[in-house]
Amino acid sequence: KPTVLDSTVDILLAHGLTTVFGNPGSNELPFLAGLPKDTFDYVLGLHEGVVVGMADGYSQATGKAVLISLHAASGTGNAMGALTNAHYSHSPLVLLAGQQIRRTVGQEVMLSNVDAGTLPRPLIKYSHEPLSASDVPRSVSQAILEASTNPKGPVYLSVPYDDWAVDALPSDHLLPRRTVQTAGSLSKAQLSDLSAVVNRSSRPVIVVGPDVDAAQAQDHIVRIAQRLGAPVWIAPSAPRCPFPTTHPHYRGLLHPGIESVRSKLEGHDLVLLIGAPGMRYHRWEPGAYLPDGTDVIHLTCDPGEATRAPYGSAWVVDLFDALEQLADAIDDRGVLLHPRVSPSVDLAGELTATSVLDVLAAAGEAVSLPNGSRPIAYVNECTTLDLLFLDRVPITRPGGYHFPASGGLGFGRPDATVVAVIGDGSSNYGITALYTAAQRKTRTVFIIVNNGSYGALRGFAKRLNALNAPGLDVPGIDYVSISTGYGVPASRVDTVRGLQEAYRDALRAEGPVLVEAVVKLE
Ligand SMILES: Cc1ncc(Cn2c(C)c(CCOP(=O)(O)OP(=O)(O)O)sc2=O)c(N)n1
Repeated sequence: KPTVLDSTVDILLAHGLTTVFGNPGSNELPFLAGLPKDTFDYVLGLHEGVVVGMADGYSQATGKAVLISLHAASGTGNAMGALTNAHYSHSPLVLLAGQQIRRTVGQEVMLSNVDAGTLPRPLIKYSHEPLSASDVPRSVSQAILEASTNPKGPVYLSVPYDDWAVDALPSDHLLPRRTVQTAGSLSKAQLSDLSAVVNRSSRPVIVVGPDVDAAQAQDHIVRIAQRLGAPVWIAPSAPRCPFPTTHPHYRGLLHPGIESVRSKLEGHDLVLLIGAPGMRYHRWEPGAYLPDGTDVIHLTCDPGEATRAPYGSAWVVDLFDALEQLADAIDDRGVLLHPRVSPSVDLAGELTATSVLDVLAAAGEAVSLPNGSRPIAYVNECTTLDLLFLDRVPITRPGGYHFPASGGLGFGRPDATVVAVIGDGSSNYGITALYTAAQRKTRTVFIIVNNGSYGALRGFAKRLNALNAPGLDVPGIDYVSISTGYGVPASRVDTVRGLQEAYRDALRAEGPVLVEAVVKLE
């Protein structure tokens, strides 16, 4: 007789959730053992932060919901850090945590996930432990559909491991073909109101956020920018690159402070803020949010982003459809802007974090191979470079850039090479990702930018007059030995020339390579 596990497998197959990122415990074994080996691919991560980081990357690279198998409360706790990224990246992750035998959880036996549905909140859209084994398949279906429905986001299900063997309900066969569609175009009236406001503006400016990249709507932004003759900035704290940085209207990444943003909006009477969770400020710069007389139109896929922003009029839309409608509806002012002045490049000087970016830029956005070329997808988790990366390294394609990634792996696609630029400090949060890279022979170039310090925190310590704070430096770590220990070949460089040669060779490798770039703290 079919079981709860059989019904669950049918639902996972129907939605294409056949790649499972996980780290197992005893509670998960009956589920994992029941997945057909010929259709399910289990990607082992050695720490749940890396498991969720890889799954987040895979979800952003494929645009699909991704299944994650975690161990009870301890696995969920380890995953919470990476969930803060996935939550704000609207990544449709389906976290399935194994629970102890249903009737023993109340007495809190070993490996009980007590009050499981509460544990991952608030970083989860939907979190549940079914009240009976028979409701597990329907809950799995709800979890997948909830994760994949705008605004997409992580969901969490805790399932006692004795549930899987329980008989399935006759009605379970109705679940695999369930779908949920959301329609988010602008109505005729909304489009008329919105385009009237835009056409009335004298000097509009566009600020684009990560969901434009997730919706692959860059071309619509380019059309809107060119029809308006408007400059384009990337919204602060950018986890993706939503606009081609080589386009003449591109002006750079807005720095994450109130005054830093306001000063760039000076002289513009209308801000079109698109596909971003508002302006995600980071460093505290008290002052006026906007220049006097400047209005904000905010287009977002997420009602929460629309309601919590501190200013502007918001429309909750399907970004791709709404931007296409808007690009067709607004007047064409026929004004093309001149490109911004690109920053000067110095590859003759000593190796610094900034010159690491210049080496990447000089090598180009694709790997040239004898039979063609292979695109590069950048993953940046080097916090002293987060304000510079999108100004110095050309990104022209959707899905070309991601920040911050805990595992730095899943962002790969079969046709691309992932170049992960990771600070020495940051690398220690997800260093076990190297093991999965080696085991899966991923095409990943890890560049550890080793300044021996939590450089970004030193910067904050200066601003906050807290330079005497402890824990600002991480000297004395040998990343080459760690890397080879996990099975990833590695080398150390401390000159620009050395990095150029190591990077060139790494790009052509068919498996993962780590380059430790020893740089001077800037
Ligand atoms: C999980 C986690 N822990 C701690 C921090 C705090 N933190 C830390 C520890 C930073 C320093 C990272 O140092 P790095 O060596 O990776 O890069 P830089 O030297 O370029 O800043 S930046 C920052 O916000 C964090 N953001 N996330």
